[in-house]
Amino acid sequence: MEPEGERGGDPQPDPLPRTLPRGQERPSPGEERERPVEGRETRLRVVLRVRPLTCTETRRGDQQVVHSLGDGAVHVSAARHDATFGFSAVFDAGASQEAVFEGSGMRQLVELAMDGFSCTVFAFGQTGSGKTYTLMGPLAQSQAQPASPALLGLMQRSFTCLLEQSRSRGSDLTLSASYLEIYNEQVRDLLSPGPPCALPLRWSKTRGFYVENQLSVEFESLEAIVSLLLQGSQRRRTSAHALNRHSSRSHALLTIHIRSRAASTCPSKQGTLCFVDLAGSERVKETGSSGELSVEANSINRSLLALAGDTLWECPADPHQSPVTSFVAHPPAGHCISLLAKPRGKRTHIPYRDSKLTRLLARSLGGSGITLMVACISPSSRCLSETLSTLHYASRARRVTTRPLANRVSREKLLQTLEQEIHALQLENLSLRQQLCLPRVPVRSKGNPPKAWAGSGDRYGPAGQLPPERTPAWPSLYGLLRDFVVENEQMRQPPDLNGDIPAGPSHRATRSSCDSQPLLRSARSLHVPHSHSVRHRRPDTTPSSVPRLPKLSPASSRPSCPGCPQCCPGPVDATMLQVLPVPPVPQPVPPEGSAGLLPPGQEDMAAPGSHQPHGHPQPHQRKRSHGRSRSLSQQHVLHRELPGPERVPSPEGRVIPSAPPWPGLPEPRAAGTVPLLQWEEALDWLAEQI
Ligand SMILES: Nc1ncnc2c1ncn2[C@@H]1O[C@H](COP(=O)(O)OP(=O)(O)OP(=O)(O)O)[C@@H](O)[C@H]1O
Repeated sequence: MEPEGERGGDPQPDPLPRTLPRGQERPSPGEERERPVEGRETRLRVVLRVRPLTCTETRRGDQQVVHSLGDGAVHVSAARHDATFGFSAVFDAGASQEAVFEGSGMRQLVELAMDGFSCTVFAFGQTGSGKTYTLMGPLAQSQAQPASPALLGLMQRSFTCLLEQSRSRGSDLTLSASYLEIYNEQVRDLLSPGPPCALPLRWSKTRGFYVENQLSVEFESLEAIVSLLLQGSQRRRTSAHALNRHSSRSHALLTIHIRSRAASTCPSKQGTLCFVDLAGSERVKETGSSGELSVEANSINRSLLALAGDTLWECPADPHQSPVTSFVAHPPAGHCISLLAKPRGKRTHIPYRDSKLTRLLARSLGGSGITLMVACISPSSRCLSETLSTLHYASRARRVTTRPLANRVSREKLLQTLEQEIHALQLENLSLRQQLCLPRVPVRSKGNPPKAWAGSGDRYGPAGQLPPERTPAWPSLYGLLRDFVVENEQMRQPPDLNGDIPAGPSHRATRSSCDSQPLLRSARSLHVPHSHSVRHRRPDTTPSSVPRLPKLSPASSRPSCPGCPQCCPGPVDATMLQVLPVPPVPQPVPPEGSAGLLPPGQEDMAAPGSHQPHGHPQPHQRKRSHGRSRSLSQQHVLHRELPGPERVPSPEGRVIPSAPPWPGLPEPRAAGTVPLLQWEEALDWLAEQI
């Protein structure tokens, strides 16, 4: 039996254990049922699901080597292996989908997410062990007909529970979903239209790791979110191999963002519920993978290795080497679960940065989230070593603890973030002006006296004081923010032939123009299921504390854009820009970071290296890295030209970005005509923007 410390190599034959080994004891029933308390160390809840033998396994005469002993214990018995493991709950082959939902604590997790916690459920196990089935049921695998309600997985049941709870609590919640996959170490948005494109993974002190430019879609009904799930799942990479005809070749993360819409509730709670369907670990000899499949298997195994630190999965030391025969003898440096399972005092640095998967799961595993892990195994004797590996890993995961903290955004925090935002924009404005040889004139709205923004020091009134409620400080700040956004955006526009817009470096025009074309094309092809009341919201954004000017590479260095004849077809673009309706691109959405403020303990996480994705980045992806103001406005790339005395005259047909829309107003307004908002409205708007 596995000792407390970690070990390498295959599982050793164990003498029949009379009791559960140390570290595998189940918590007391009381502890099991206990609702996690904010700030108190809470164990990961780990449940086990054993799928039935498949027809092939039965036909082949495979033996069933896994037996549930009841009361959360499971026994594995085979010729040379005999071991018992304990979990919070064990669901054997006969367990229904409903039983798994009710017995796993999923309902409680949904409620906690509604209370503002970051909750994660992730399915883990060998390929073909039933992870996707447990999370989604057979729905995602048969697109033609919806599955019978009895077969719906944890996800659909959680959606129902969430919507029911939301109605019964009478709380005014905004629900939105984002869905991404990690395929061959690239993060890709499963809800964005167009071909899959790698998104950058970034880190900020307040939010930890997050995916930039991820699309988030609002939904209000079960049909809408199920439709999104289906759409995303259909875009996910799957392939057939010897052990599974629909094997997921990527890790998929579907996140539901739950925000309180009630303006009066401040601080407002912002919870998330994240479903992680990990790709299955696999031995390529058994799956028969070769070529692309083996490259995928290699990538999957490496990221699982970084997550679990187990030694049983195949994984070459050299990522470019074929994984067919090689094994890693010892866990690599990255093995987060193993390290997290150690007592807090003995923990060393947790190498979350070893893979994109561990970065995205950092909060759930070692931070302030609440996590449920569903370990899935096959009962077949043929899968014994993988089954034991999963069981050891799952047992180890039960020692991992987090300190749950609800995400609250206070009024002070909103103001502080707004101030930082404006400051960053101002710096960027100055920098852009300098680059374009323009005078150092600060932007100013008609309705906003300059004293509304004094940079550091005197901010909104007397130093260090927040504006009293119902004062016009919010609109002033908003106007200022919008001015900067619009002006900075305009300064980044390519110069037109008449030189109406100040000309910057010549290559910028090409780049910028190039950037907009794929976005426009994808905007046109965007399929939005109108019937299901979904609303695309703007991609995830985060302020960069130090705004940067666009880093422009020579056009020739861009992949798939040689000389730009296709990307920049000239006059046709202008026509296209004009005829495009306003809403085809994703509508504004508050950044997911609003639900992602890290607790102080998490903030000292090592800042990530800058990992630029491979492949051809999306236009907005490139733009995003240029600073916050870009991100704020990119959602409005297709908006009409803004009126306003202070706007730089825009050339015909050129896209003029607008500032974020004023709440409640369908059209963008001139920066100089900022209306006064009620405190609640402004707060609500700011929460959305931040
Ligand atoms: N509890 C179960 N009851 C009935 N069938 C199941 C169960 N679990 C899994 N299956 C079936 O087993 C097969 C493999 O399941 P699934 O695709 O969910 O595995 P997976 O772990 O997600 O695999 P991969 O990692 O390769 O994506 C599917 O045909 C699925 O319908």
